[in-house]
Amino acid sequence: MLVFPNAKLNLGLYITSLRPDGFRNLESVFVPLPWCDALEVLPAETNVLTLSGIPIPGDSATNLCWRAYELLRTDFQLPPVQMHLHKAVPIGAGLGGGSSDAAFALRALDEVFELHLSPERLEDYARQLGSDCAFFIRNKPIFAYEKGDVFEPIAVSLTGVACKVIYPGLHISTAEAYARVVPRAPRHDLRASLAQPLEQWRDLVSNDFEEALTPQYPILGELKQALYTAGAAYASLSGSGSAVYGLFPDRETLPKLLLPEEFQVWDGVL
Ligand SMILES: C[C@](O)(CO)[C@H](O)COP(=O)(O)OP(=O)(O)OC[C@H]1O[C@@H](n2ccc(N)nc2=O)[C@H](O)[C@@H]1O
Ligand SMILES: Nc1ncnc2c1ncn2[C@@H]1O[C@H](COP(=O)(O)OP(=O)(O)OP(=O)(O)O)[C@@H](O)[C@H]1O
Repeated sequence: MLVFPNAKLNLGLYITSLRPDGFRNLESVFVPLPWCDALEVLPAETNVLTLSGIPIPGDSATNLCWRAYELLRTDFQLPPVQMHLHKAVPIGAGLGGGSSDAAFALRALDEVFELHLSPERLEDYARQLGSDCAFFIRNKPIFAYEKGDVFEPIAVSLTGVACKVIYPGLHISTAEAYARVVPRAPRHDLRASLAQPLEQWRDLVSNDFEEALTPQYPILGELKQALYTAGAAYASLSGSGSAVYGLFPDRETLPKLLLPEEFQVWDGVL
């Protein structure tokens, strides 16, 4: 079975309090971004995970696809599996690429081995692999809170909106990024703000990581400004960075930006 684990964008992100388990409570809206890896999952004689594309730090045993298989194996007698992951979504980008691989691996293993797990059970497994993972089980725009793994429906839709995502080649560790933020109450009500027209989000919707990370990584602020100068209706850091995205009314308004060769760019219509 071949699947295409996609990335995500965060529309607003407020880090509201420190939790007793050391994690932070947050509020954010997640939306799928069609920048994808490719993952093949097949029953096999012996276990094997092969990799291509962007190199992933760590060995195969720590890869989130493998960890998804090991996790299901604690509850089910699974036959050996052959997986191949082609990595295209940048790592340490705040785009949730690794989390998506983990969730898509759970979904594919469920289908290949006919486990008939409900979305709720798949989300329970996904939560054990990382805070971002559960979103990718249903993979629909959603309001997320607590660790970012508890959800409520939201009506926001970016269908037809054009988007440019720029990864400036900086790998920002999620744990280090969180350590730089002092939790506080949300600046605005996120759900009410996202119900306003896109052009108003600039004044209403923010990501707490930006203020904490921009002094150390000025390129994040420069990219956001460049996107606004090029006509973005809204621009922001995604998650804990370092990817910065701009939203534009339609494909015709997507700008061509002159960027250093080592930057990776995705653009298209959502
Ligand atoms: C920044 C976001 O991408 C926003 O969607 C996510 O919160 C990150 O989720 P993730 O990469 O799946 O993160 P995890 O693998 O669960 O956690 C990595 C590290 O980030 C910190 N962390 C993560 C999530 C959270 N709600 N509070 C935290 O403090 C913890 O130090 C944790 O050790
Ligand atoms: N399949 C995988 N793809 C990417 N990273 C993986 C994978 N498996 C394990 N990892 C580990 O997870 C770490 C970061 O993963 P990920 O790509 O989700 O980070 P990110 O893009 O910053 O997303 P976010 O912080 O939003 O979850 C990497 O440093 C890597 O060591």
